[in-house]
Amino acid sequence: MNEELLQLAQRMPKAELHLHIEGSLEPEMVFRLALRNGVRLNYPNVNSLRAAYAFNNLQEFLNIYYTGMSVLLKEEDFFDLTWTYLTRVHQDNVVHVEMFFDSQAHLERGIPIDVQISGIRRALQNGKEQLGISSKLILSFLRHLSEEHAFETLKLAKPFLDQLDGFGLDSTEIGNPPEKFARVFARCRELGFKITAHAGEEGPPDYVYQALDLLRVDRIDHGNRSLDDAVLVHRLTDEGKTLTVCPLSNLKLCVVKDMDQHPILTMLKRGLKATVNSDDPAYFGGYVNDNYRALIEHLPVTREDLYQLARNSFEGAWITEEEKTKHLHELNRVFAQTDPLSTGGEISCNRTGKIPGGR
Ligand code: HPA
Ligand SMILES: [Zn+2]
Repeated sequence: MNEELLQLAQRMPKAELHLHIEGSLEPEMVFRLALRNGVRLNYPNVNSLRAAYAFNNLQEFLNIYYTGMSVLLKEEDFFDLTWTYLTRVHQDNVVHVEMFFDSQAHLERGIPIDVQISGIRRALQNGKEQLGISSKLILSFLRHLSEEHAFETLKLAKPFLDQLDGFGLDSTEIGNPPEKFARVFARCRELGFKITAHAGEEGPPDYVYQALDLLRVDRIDHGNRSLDDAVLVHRLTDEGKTLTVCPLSNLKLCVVKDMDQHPILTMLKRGLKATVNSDDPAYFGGYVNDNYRALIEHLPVTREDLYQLARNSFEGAWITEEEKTKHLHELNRVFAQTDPLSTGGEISCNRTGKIPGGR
């Protein structure tokens, strides 16, 4: 195992673009919030809850995930959840995050949308002021519910649209293709929002085509199954679409059999703009740097691959060109500083994609 690469992965600045904030709810916090809110849990203790985190597929995970979030009732619960995540990933040198929240799951439990958004937003504001982490907030529609339900949610979100940055699509993929939501995403686009959708996690390449053609997404979440279709890979590379890949999630949900079979390096070789993300870190065994570590431990990851992955995270973020340039400058600085062949020369702000140090 390469200690130097592990340190570099830890140290390099990065953006996380695929994070369900409810998926950062650690078992300890589930129990703390249950006590605070008087919620009865079906598990006697933290260890028994953690022991239940063994999944054969996406649906088995989702069943526990929706149960876990039942302790989130008040504005301060959403604040604590989000603030805890931000302080945790600050240690991983995450400098920008674009997070999902599953508004409909909370609405179904009777939690008003303003409670959800204001708790999350207050923590994001603190994250900017106290940790220097910038952020975007994405309301993700649940695809196992109807398009009508999504439209109703959009209506409820209307007074808070200035606090949202985009819309996503998650939950049970197979049997709930993107086409089911074509009209509601057309409306979101008309309103000027960015769009992303989970596609090709378990579902076929056709769902990725639908996300591109019918939802007109700005990026694809997961997208693993795109590799089954060479024409689709060309299309994604031609259009420069970012894929928000989640290695530990893929392992835990049996999307890949072993980490040494993870396709992320193949994605990079084929020119796909893959990024590394944690998805639901409390459930899948780690935060973003744990995902980098798993890749380094199991695949022949190079320094150039790390650079490309971090670079892709900024290129795929919904931030301004100036912000991208600033982040890439810092990324280049870290790589130049840690280049074993470098004599420590001038660091240019390169936007060419070439790794500083020149190898
Ligand atoms: O990985 C995921 N896939 C689909 N829906 C989800 N909701 C939380 N995590 C996920
Ligand atoms: Zn996800």
